Amino acid sequence: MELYTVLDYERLAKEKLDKDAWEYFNYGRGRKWCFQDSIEAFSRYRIRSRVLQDVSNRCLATTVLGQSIPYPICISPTACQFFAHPDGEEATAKAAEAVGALMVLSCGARSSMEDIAMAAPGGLRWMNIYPFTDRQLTEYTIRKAEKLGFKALVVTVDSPVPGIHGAMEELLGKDHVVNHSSYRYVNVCCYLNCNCRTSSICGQV
Ligand SMILES: Cc1cc2nc3c(=O)[nH]c(=O)nc-3n(C[C@H](O)[C@H](O)[C@H](O)COP(=O)(O)O)c2cc1C
Repeated sequence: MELYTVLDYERLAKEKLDKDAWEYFNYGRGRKWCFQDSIEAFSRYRIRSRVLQDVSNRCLATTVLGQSIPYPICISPTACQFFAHPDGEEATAKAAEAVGALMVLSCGARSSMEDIAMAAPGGLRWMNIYPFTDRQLTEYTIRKAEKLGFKALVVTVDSPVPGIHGAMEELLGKDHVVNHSSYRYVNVCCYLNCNCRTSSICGQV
């Protein structure tokens, strides 16, 4: 199958992933308004064609926050990539490094920040963080990211409480989520030394 468009990737993902994983990655909270809006917004983008130009040397290189990238491809933070493949975020980091894309490591990743730095030492990486109710955890994560060569922080501020969504609970186990909901996000449970290794912060304190 040739892959050209986002739709091609979507079809392939649906074919390859098991049902739970597909539902998780294809999710939208609540009534999915934001999810739909996002698709519609992207569909309004047009590529401006410039004809009768010299196209023998094409260059898509650009910069993000002062870092050079060969083309504007960045991987947004996406939690629990091991649902899609056992190699999870480490595989994504290696792929990103190989093609020169920027990867943002979700703080809901199973792989630790160390795993990612080791898997793709030359890759451009940023760390995703939530302003946790536990300020020490926030500071700890920031310092560690800095030490491990993450060049920027992607701060997510629109999740004061978890959205209405069942798939995550089903996949990780309801008790697991409920027990740690005071930390707002399942991944942070690991900070509490539960040692489940479902997080990029897990067991590293
Ligand atoms: C399965 C899934 C997991 C995500 N995990 C995170 C996350 O851990 N942290 C975060 O800040 N955003 C997370 N997001 C949000 C994405 O990074 C992105 O901002 C959002 O999907 C909007 O971009 P889009 O319209 O291209 O999907 C997740 C999104 C999806 C679909």
